[in-house]
Amino acid sequence: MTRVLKAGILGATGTVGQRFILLLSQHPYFTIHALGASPRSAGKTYAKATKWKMAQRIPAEVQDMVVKTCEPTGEFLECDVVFSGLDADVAGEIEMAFLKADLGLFSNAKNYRTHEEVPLIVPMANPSHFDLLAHQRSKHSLSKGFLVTNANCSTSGMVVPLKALQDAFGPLSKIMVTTMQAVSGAGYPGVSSLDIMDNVVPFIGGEEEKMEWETLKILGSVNKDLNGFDLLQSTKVSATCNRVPVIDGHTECVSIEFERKPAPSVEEVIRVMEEYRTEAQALGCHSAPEQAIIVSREDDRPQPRLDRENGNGYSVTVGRVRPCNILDIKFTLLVHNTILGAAGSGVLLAELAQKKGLIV
Ligand SMILES: NC(=O)C1=CN([C@@H]2O[C@H](COP(=O)(O)OP(=O)(O)OC[C@H]3O[C@@H](n4cnc5c(N)ncnc54)[C@H](OP(=O)(O)O)[C@@H]3O)[C@@H](O)[C@H]2O)C=CC1
Ligand SMILES: N[C@@H](CC(=O)OP(=O)(O)O)C(=O)O
Repeated sequence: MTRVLKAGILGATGTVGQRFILLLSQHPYFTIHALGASPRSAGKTYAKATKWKMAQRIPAEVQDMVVKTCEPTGEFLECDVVFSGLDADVAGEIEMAFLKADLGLFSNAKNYRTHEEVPLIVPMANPSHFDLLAHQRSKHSLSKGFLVTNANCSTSGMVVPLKALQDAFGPLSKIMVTTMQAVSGAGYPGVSSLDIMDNVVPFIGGEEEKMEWETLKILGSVNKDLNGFDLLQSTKVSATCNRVPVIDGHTECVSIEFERKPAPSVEEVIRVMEEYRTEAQALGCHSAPEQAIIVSREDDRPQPRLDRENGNGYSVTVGRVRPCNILDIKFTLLVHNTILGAAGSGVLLAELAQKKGLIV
């Protein structure tokens, strides 16, 4: 019988924090034990502190919980695991303080993704990167604490089919991606309605650089001494990112070239995506979807409104797989940006860590 773990949430009042609350409130492995946000929210009940934007009601068990400041004291010190949905402007210092207090942390923020001792893991792409944690613990003299980051929301969707293809057919030499990203990706209140209604904004600060770099770490590997990462060297990634008037769900048009010649056919690519199985499924993780990648055969799918809840938001939906006249293959994918692209990844990573015996 699995021990129920006490979970803390940093940034609990934000867009990602609200999604953590929903995902953890009925979860069989976790109980919500501590909520943290800015000094503006601290001291208020959760219901008063948050501007709740989820379609489901605030879960009863958190309504009257008092929000705390984000310090590794009191109830946070009693937590077995802490999830961070903190604003990146403050995440760096706060997350480091929690790590130094020997707490186990899953972060959504960008601050430590590029750090050489911090795994950057998309649960259905590179769970093998947990292998670096022993080194991280010994380097920072931690007995049970750790810091694991999950990826940028657009990166999180793209790397799942790319990992399936890389495993089956070897390295990709070129990846070109154009995104259409939902407004919930910018948090709350996010993009002004006057900017986004009847419009497309062809710029999201820092997003293209993150997609281009994070992909190389995630599709790379832990080195043979298990003390660093070998980034992909021969793969080139070019990203173009746009904000569109969709509430949830990032759509991405991806073209890829394989090193292997001749390149696999459309039928082989579809088969590999449909047959892709991950460690999260093999270990029976509670939130792992039945299918990591759902391939849609219709001409006009995936669509955010119709496909973002596939696999409860944990599946990536791929459609329009076809030959590319410039590279080899192109397709369109959809990822739920606050589930697989954010809070859901954190929760599934914690489930994986528990199954692997890393939460002590
Ligand atoms: N939205 C998305 O799809 C994705 C977001 N992310 C990342 O997740 C993180 C959260 O994003 P999101 O939920 O969209 O952002 P929001 O702006 O909606 O929420 C930010 C949270 O940070 C808290 N916060 C702000 N300032 C402080 C402070 N000084 N001390 C402590 N807490 C503070 C806020 O508390 P308060 O309410 O009290 O101000 C709030 O809980 C960011 O790092 C973001 O880049 C990652 C992937 C996808
Ligand atoms: N920038 C993403 C969301 C986000 O916060 O990404 P990151 O965690 O990489 O900073 C979006 O706007 O859709």
